[in-house]
Amino acid sequence: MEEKLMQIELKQISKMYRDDFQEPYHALKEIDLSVPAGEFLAIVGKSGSGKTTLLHILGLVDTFDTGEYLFENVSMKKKSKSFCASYRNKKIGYIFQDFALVPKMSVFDNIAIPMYISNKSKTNIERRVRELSFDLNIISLLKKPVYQLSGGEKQRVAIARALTMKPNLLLADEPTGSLDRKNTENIIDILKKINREGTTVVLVTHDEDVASRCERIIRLEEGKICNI
Ligand SMILES: Nc1ncnc2c1ncn2[C@@H]1O[C@H](COP(=O)(O)OP(=O)(O)OP(=O)(O)O)[C@@H](O)[C@H]1O
Repeated sequence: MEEKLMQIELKQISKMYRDDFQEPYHALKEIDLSVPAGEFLAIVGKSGSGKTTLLHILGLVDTFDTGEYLFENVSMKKKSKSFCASYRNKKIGYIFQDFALVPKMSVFDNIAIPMYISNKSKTNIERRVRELSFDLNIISLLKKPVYQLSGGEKQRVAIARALTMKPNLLLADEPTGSLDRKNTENIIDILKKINREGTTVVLVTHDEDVASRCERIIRLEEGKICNI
């Protein structure tokens, strides 16, 4: 039988935050985590338990101190910032907790940013942005500047931008954080569809209902994974 590809393997990952004014803070402690390709995983835990820190490491947004991180069997240990940025742009879609959109730019340009960075052709960019905007029901917003959008609309733009490069892994930090029940259901349905189409999805959530709709749940407590 063919062995299933591991999207992510973390082995004994630890992370300390250090600055000049405070004692070092041990945010993640010897995390072991394997995520097979195609899984839909939720990370839950109290505020301050290390969820965003873990997602940042998975998304190559931040580094770790000790341990090993394999992404599709490739080691991510001690890679340069430029390697991480280019690898992330090709392979990983990241939906940030605060969306990280550019407020004065149009919805079209925000979605297209990863393709501009990769020097994709104008025709390809136009086709991909329209395709995603259709799926996410934001076609009518393409010319609007992002600052004029509602929270739910911004969320859908952030999802579209994370999907522009057809990533193998989609990471979402509180993707339903500021949304009402109806919009929350809508976003979960979108993420489930993306997952069914083959993308591995890892999301962080406070919402137990959202977590219960995922395939597997892991819980963080004071920087450690505790079994549930
Ligand atoms: N840059 C930093 N410098 C120092 N400490 C930090 C830094 N970022 C996070 N921390 C600390 O690390 C711990 C974990 O933070 P993290 O943001 O990962 O938690 P979280 O579980 O995502 O919390 P929340 O649910 O509130 O977003 C917290 O105690 C936080 O104060």
